Amino acid sequence: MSLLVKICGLSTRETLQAALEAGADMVGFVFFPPSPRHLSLELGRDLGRQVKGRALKVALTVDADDATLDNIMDALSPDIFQLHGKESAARLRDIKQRFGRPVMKVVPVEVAADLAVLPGYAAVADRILFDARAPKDATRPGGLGTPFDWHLLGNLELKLPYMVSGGLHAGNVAEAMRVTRAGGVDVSSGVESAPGVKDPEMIKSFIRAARASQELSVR
Ligand SMILES: O=C(O)c1ccccc1NCC(=O)[C@H](O)[C@H](O)COP(=O)(O)O
Repeated sequence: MSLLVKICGLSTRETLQAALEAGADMVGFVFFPPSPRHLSLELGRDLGRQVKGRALKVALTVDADDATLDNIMDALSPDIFQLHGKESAARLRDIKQRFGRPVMKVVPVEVAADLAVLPGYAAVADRILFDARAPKDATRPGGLGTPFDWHLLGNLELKLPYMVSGGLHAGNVAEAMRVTRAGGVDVSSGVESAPGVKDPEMIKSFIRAARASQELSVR
């Protein structure tokens, strides 16, 4: 199965174009006001139109209510909802039923015990994204540029497709893929020149490094 590469937190036409031209499989749009990557619904609508089916549109929310998700659905029509908050398995089921779109549940990882939530989510979610658990005083639950111990996923037996994120960049994505055996990788800070400022060359380098590592692993 080919590797999925997600570039998250895109917020300009230029950098979205760079991600699409570099071959990103998923483009992530953040709808979480405290984030430096937060999009208005109008900008989300505009960027969503630009994608034109060249990648999967991922709407990223944190414990959003139905009204918020309705507005995002109307503006972006995401291919996937990425749920990055404390959403329960029952909430995932509600969202899947309400919008008829796949959901990717984020599982924050710091210690092995964090994986205990997997069976509950795996029964409902379409995909899992493992991300570094944010510090207690963080202003947001993700997009912090810090990795977790990938070896915590070393013995993972998960039937669901999963991705790895948290502090990835062109220099460590191959190792993250080797250790976690993830079918996808996701990056935000590691392709930015400053918080929320995506860098086209860093995006290209990340995707090139991920694809090169995938080539090596299938030989
Ligand atoms: O990116 C954000 O600002 C953000 C805000 C609130 C919740 C999640 C957020 N990002 C989620 C992502 O999918 C990031 O790509 C993931 O956490 C990895 O981020 P990074 O460590 O910066 O590569």
